[in-house]
Amino acid sequence: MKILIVYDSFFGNTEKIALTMKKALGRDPRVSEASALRVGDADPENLESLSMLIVGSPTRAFRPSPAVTGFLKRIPPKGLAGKKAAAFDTGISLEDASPRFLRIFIRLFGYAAKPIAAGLVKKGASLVIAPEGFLVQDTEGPLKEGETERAAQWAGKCIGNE
Ligand SMILES: Cc1cc2nc3c(=O)[nH]c(=O)nc-3n(C[C@H](O)[C@H](O)[C@H](O)COP(=O)(O)O)c2cc1C
Repeated sequence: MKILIVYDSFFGNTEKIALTMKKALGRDPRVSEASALRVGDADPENLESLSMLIVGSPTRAFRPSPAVTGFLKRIPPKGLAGKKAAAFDTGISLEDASPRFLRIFIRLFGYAAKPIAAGLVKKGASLVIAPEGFLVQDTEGPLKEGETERAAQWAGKCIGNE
């Protein structure tokens, strides 16, 4: 199984999650190759050899970053047909969001992983797991305690480990 993780990251938190996933996946004997690329280094038109594509983004104004949205858009129609996929984001928890009105918007508009998942499905992929979010303590991080461990577990679930 060849797996690529494509991610964006402004302050390094999403990168930390992506690299943790790569490490966890790379240890599994069923995975022949696990790699992680910053979204700017990934070619959306050259994904044929993959079994699974995992895409992650920091949540920015309730959406994926423009670079991640652009990457998904540039994948050719049906470019992910027959491929497995999963989506994740990083963001601030409802409880930690301030000012208070931001919580209302988060409730209404959510986080980046769902639209990423929708973008992957639109290009023909089948999701192996529900979109997942990982939490930072504040805008620039750090990640909340336990989130890298949770990321490793989630990556395991992507390939069928419980
Ligand atoms: C301009 C901007 C907009 C943001 N919008 C959201 C948001 O809508 N929801 C949220 O949970 N976090 C939001 N955040 C916090 C980011 O999600 C956080 O910076 C990100 O998870 C950090 O990941 P990174 O280090 O990989 O960039 C925003 C941060 C910035 C700077």
